[in-house]
Amino acid sequence: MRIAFIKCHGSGNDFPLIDARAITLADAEWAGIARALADRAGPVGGDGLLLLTAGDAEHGFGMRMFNSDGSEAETCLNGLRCVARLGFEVLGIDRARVRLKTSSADAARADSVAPGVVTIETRAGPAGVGAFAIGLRTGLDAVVEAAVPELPSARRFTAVAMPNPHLVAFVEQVDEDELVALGDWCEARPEALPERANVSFVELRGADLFVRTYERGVGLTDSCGSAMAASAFAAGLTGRIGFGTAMTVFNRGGLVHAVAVAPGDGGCVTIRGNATFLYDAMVEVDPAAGAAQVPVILARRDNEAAAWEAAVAAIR
Ligand SMILES: N[C@@H](CCC[C@H](N)C(=O)O)C(=O)O
Repeated sequence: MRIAFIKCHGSGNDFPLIDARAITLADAEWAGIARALADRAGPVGGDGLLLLTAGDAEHGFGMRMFNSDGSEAETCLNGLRCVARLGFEVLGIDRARVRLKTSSADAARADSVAPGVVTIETRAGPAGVGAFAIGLRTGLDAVVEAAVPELPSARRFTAVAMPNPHLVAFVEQVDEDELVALGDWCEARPEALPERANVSFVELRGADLFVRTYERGVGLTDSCGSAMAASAFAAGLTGRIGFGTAMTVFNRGGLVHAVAVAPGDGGCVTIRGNATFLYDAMVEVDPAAGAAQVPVILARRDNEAAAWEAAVAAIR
């Protein structure tokens, strides 16, 4: 089948994005398309597949997100900014409540984070806290800055659901090999973590954060929006950055601005960041085979790509 898509990224987390409001496919077919289009070694490549889906009485539109291994995630907060931008453009609106797989989030156009950078603000939550929230089978009551004997790591972790599952550890300096080893362990669906988890190592940099994430169903990515939200929330839970305090969350792909609110005040996390469209294309894809041909590029959005590159260069 031939499908139109937009290649986009939020803070360097890149995705093919499909307006799927009028496309009916089985979940297994979308999973096949995700494996085909988000294969880093394939003709498009990405950290997952994003779908703009139809709205309902409560939501302007919906979002679905499939990881590059074909598994469907509860949310994707970098992706949400891109889906929201497309939803706003096709519907001619500036804000919306968005239906996610198991929850809802708010999205709105926002002041640009840098010149020429299309910017969207999202509010997601409430964040879930503790082992149960992320499906971690441990005898511990709470997992806030806690050593978890079931994990193959002596670090202290905070478990946060956005609502997708996150394990966050604050570290002096990110050790990527250690992060990948732990992420790979989670990917094997160990008895203690049957649903797997996104794992982040986080450095406190002054009043801001630097987050490196091994994403469930993907691997090490340049950026993960829900991990940045979970990390901002964990910074509040552990007293590193007070709830309600604006911070910048840096990552390999750039940055977002974030504010986490205390559980007693709603427990949501607001993120403001880019929603950059790189090009528009058509691709022939075989969902059953999980294979795609080289896409035909219909339009390039080089000015947007350059605006984001300039913004990132300014902070490096
Ligand atoms: N990159 C995403 C998260 C994508 C889903 C994640 N890998 C999961 O399986 O939970 C983001 O920006 O939030």
